[in-house]
Amino acid sequence: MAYLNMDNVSLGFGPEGNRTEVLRDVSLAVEENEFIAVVGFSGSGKSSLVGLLAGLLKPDRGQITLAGKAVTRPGPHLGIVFQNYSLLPWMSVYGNIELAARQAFPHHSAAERRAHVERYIEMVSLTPAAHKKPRELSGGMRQRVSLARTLCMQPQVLLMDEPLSALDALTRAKLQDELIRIWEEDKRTVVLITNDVDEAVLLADRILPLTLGPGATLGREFPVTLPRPRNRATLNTDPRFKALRNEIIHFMTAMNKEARQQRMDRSLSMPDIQPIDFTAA
Ligand SMILES: Nc1ncnc2c1ncn2[C@@H]1O[C@H](COP(=O)(O)OP(=O)(O)OP(=O)(O)O)[C@@H](O)[C@H]1O
Repeated sequence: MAYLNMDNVSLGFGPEGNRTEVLRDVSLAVEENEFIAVVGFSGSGKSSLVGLLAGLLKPDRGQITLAGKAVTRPGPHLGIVFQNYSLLPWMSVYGNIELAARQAFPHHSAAERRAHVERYIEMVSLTPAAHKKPRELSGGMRQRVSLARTLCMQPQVLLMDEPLSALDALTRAKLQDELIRIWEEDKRTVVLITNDVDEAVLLADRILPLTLGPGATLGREFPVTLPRPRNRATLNTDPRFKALRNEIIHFMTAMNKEARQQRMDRSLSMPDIQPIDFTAA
């Protein structure tokens, strides 16, 4: 069995009898220290998938396991970075990260804790801003604090739910480069959710497109065999990078078209009614 496993998982919302199945028979096997990316259109069920992996949502059917144990509730071994970093506004960068470190490692001495927190602040290149409050930081810096806060808990699995999508293109590119470096430095199992195919190809070992919902599922997968450590500048001109991103975009566009067609076919099925000819009477 893989390190992180989802076995035929389904999830719906709504009351019995009027339930919409958002995810249907999702199976996923992630090896230890593997970096996978799930790409999908808006509303397809990506956040629901993260909620399940994080133990925040309970599946209707199927099972999720981490290192052979069932995932039934959230905990520090499953770290999440969301799109909207919710930092404590009255605490500094250091304070926000220290709070998480204290929760994950309550037995650390004061000196151990300080060294631990400083290591993660350094990892996300925020040492000069360690004593600033969140309001004094840019969006990219806040997202770095959020990342350091999760990483410092040393989770077995890092779940990232569109962590960069609220950032402008340049900041986003800079943080993607940092994510490459951080993952090389502090290897762990990562599931990245994104709507950006380029980002997925740049960062992941494997890309799994989520089909359109309702009843979304993971279908065909795309391995990324581009050598690591990856460099954006070199990849941008690498024909393998371009070919893979085009293949995935093509696959997703075709999937989108097919789902739309199916929906239209369903909504256009008219009852077989013969018009009455009133003039004949
Ligand atoms: N708590 C809930 N109750 C009812 N429906 C929900 C709930 N959470 C999600 N949904 C529905 O499930 C579907 C998938 O939502 P989800 O947020 O997982 O998608 P997503 O791919 O992450 O979307 P986006 O990219 O726009 O954030 C949507 O139709 C949404 O309305």
